[in-house]
Amino acid sequence: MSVSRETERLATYAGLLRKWNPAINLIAASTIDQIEARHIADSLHLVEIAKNAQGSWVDLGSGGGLPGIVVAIMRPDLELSMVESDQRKGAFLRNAIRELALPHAKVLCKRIEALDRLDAANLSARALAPLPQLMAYVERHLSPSGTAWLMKGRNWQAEVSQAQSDWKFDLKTHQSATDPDAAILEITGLRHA
Ligand SMILES: C[S@@+](CC[C@H](N)C(=O)[O-])C[C@H]1O[C@@H](n2cnc3c(N)ncnc32)[C@H](O)[C@@H]1O
Repeated sequence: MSVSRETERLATYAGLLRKWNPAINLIAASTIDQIEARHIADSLHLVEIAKNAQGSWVDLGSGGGLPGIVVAIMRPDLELSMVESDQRKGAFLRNAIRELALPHAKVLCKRIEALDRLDAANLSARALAPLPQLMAYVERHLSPSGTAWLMKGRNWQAEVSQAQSDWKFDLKTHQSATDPDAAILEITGLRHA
């Protein structure tokens, strides 16, 4: 796919978020002016960090599709599943997949804890849950040889310390492109402590 086609799809997606946010509350209303500079930029940074990803990708708690829809636009070669339990957000995501013509993306409109194990090669989550809880979700749905890409806010170091009480894992951190105090955590080898 040409770069211009990706850019066009990202702009269409930003338009869908702006159109539907007042009705469905996909992102915080106070950040509506930061769709490109923050929400989409964060997701594009993840795509860049994870450029060697192959195979399946599961985005947990996708909400309005961040980072899931952006990953699907930039990496149409991946089999991408977005898990989102809210029916209205799920409907928004299905509509976005259709309008953006993303044939390898789908929505699983169920609770993360209720889904059969997905055995994903890659797993992402942004603004979903504190790390100790997130680790249980990762352990359920990530392949033992897979990589989790967790987009965490300013409290990430304390969350890592808390998670280390119950879990062992290999961690590589990437400073956020949009907030120097936030980070993308690249996690492999997750197992109970
Ligand atoms: C704060 S939003 C973040 C959405 C998006 N990742 C973003 O960064 O804008 C968290 C989303 O996760 C969904 N969610 C929370 N717990 C869930 C669960 N146990 N199973 C499935 N979805 C869940 C919520 O419905 C919500 O849309």
